[in-house]
Formats: sequence, C-alpha cells, structure tokens
Amino acid sequence: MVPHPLVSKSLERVKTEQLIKILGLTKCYGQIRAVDNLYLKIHEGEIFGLLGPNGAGKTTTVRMLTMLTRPTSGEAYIAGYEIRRDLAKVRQVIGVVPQHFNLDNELTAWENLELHGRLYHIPAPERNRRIEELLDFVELKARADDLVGTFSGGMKRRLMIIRALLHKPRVLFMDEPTVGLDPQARRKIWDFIRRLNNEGVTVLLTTHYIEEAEALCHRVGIMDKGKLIALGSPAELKQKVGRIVVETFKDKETEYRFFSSREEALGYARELSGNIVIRESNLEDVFVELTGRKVEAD
Ligand SMILES: Nc1ncnc2c1ncn2[C@@H]1O[C@H](COP(=O)(O)OP(=O)(O)OP(=O)(O)O)[C@@H](O)[C@H]1O
Repeated sequence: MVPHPLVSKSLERVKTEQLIKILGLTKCYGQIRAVDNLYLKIHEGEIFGLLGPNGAGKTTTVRMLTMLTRPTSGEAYIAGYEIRRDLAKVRQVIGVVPQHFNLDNELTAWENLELHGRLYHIPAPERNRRIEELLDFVELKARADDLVGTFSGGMKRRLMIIRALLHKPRVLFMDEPTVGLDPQARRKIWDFIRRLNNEGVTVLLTTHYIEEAEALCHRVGIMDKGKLIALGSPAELKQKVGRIVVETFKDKETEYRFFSSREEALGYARELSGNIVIRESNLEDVFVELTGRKVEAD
C-alpha cells in the first residue's frame, strides 16, 4: 500500500495501542484545582473529545499534554515519551492547534507555514513539497500567496491545522477547533478532521459544543470542575442515561424522564397530558443527569 503523505513513517511502523497515557495528572492554580487527578488512555487512531463547560479544565489538560504548562503532579506519556522528561521527543510526535488565533497576519499563508517548517528543521525540498500538499488538502492552494490578514475565520483555522501537521505528528491536539465559526465553516473543519484521522492521525480535541462531540468523536470524556465524570463512546454514554427522553412541560419547568426503548417511553407518555416531547437523548442530557447543569453556556 502506498503511504498517504499525511501519515508519518513512525505510524506505519508501529501501532501503539495506547498513544496517550495520563496517570493522575493534576494542575493547581492557588486554591483552584484546574485538573484534578486525571487518569485517561487514548488509543492510536481515535478522535477523542474532552467535553465540558467553560472552566472544566479541558484547556489546562491540553496545555499540560503539549508542554505549555507544567503539571503540579502526575505523569503523562505520549507515544511512550514522558511530557516532563522527554520534551524534544514529545514535540516531534505532537501537533498543536491552539484555541486562539496565532498566525502572523502580515505574512502570506505560505510564509506562515514556511516559518513553522524552519522551526522544525524540515529540509527545504521536503518542506516545500509538504506545504504544497497540505495547502491542497485544505483547499487553500489558490490563496498560498495572500496575506493571512485577508482570510476568513474558517480559512485561518484550516491554516492553523495544517501548520500543526507540517512535521507529520502522530497526534494532533486541537483546543476548541471550531469556536466562533459559522455552521458551514464548522462542518468543513469537521470534514478535514475526519479525513486526516482516516489517514492515521490520532486527534485529541476539546469542545463545549455537544453537537461537535457527537458528530466527530469516537470516544468522549466529560469533564467538570477538573474531574473526568464520564467516559465512553457517545452511544454508550447516551445508553447509560437512557436512549429515549420524554420531556414534559409543567409548572413552568421541563421534566425529563429517560427510557431504554421507544416503547417504554411511549407507554409512559400515554399516561401524560399536556405539552410532551419524545426524542433521542444527547450528550447534553448525559451531562445534565450527572451534574444538574448545562454544558453549553453560549
Ligand atoms: N493561568 C491560570 N491562572 C489561574 N487560573 C487558571 C489559569 N488557567 C486556568 N485557570 C482556571 O482553571 C480552571 C480550568 O480552566 P480551563 O481553561 O482549563 O477550562 P476549560 O474547560 O478549558 O474552559 P474554557 O473552555 O473556558 O477554556 C478555571 O477555573 C480557570 O479559571
């Protein structure tokens, strides 16, 4: 089989079962335990989503794994390298797409990528070939020589993604990859994430969009107040609370009842009167059931 240009050589060679191992990772800011004794294993080839409301500890987790902030305690391994000891090795196997825009507006798309390629000491011929390939991958080839300052939000996001892929990382960290984008641009980013995952890149993303976690992620870890409160595929998590929800609106409040089958839900709803909705459950329901609060604030 001809390897796809996005797949790194190391990926072809070995398939590590668990690409990321997080063992008791904790980060304190004064009295705040931003991440509190997190244990988590992420398999090679997964799209894994950390889901939770603002302040849950998702960004801090990614910042620790990408060595932007030091853990207060605990350990984490990426492709067998420890994040506090093997910095250079970890840097080679990870790609990072931060939440906030950090491209240079005064440079062209090509120049932004070239700068990054130089920082990673990618030799010029390979660098040029790869930049071209990646611009093509995210449909930005025609805009290669335009200043990034003229790009839309979605185009900038796409450029940030391929910049992070330039050195062929095995795992891509994306902090809120579609925050602030319109629905169309968001869906386009989802397609690129799926495509690069199909080519073998493992993805760890954070999101507070329920829909994003459900649409994209093979497994989801739900975080709240620094702790992992649920873990599984979206289908497994929904199954746990009950696949079907009956919503009844009474006394100015909506009451939710969960059932494992539509028949059971219908049986229950038949006895009710008034404004009733029967629908499939979603990850928001899982979160509300576990915490009594909502994930999405905006
Ligand atoms: N540099 C910092 N100094 C002090 N407190 C911080 C710092 N970074 C994060 N925190 C606190 O740690 C907690 C977790 O924040 P974090 O940004 O990781 O959450 P999050 O789930 O990523 O939310 P968001 O989507 O808003 O980024 C919050 O209470 C936050 O205020």
